[in-house]
Amino acid sequence: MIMARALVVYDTLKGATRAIGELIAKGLMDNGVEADVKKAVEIVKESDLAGYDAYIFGSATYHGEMMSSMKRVLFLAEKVRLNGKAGGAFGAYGWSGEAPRRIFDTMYHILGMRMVIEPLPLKSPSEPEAVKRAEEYGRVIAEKLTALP
Ligand SMILES: Cc1cc2nc3c(=O)[nH]c(=O)nc-3n(C[C@H](O)[C@H](O)[C@H](O)COP(=O)(O)O)c2cc1C
Repeated sequence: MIMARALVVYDTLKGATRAIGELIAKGLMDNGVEADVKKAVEIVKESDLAGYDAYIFGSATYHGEMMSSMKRVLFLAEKVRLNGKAGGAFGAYGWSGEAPRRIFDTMYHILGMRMVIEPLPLKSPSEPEAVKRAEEYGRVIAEKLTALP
């Protein structure tokens, strides 16, 4: 059987959003989906985004916004045909946490993706409950990918 493939792309300043992305990837891999995890700066050309069944994008929230390299990834993604692909969005935050929802909305409205799960903003990603929720996020996406039509 060919395994489904997912790409997790994150941007972070202090590492919390990377930690969430890695936990989501673990949830995917534990449930039969191949997952690559990349920092937004590693995504430089259209082909870096090609060939996956699911895309999960994440950014920390700073000053009410997603970080600029995630904005750049979304502009790049507009040039790649991602419509109909499965999507999710996540990010660490302190109090308002706008970034995951903004990313999610852009993936839905501009990229035309099939957003299979609501965004995941997490406040303290090292706490056991948050770890569980992030892995669960990956598991749910894996189930959507491997479910029979
Ligand atoms: C200068 C500064 C501005 C911030 N602005 C926001 C904000 O507008 N809303 C929010 O929810 N959190 C805000 N935060 C908190 C960060 O989102 C939080 O620390 C998060 O865990 C950082 O994630 P990272 O480790 O992935 O960079 C801000 C933090 C700093 C240092």
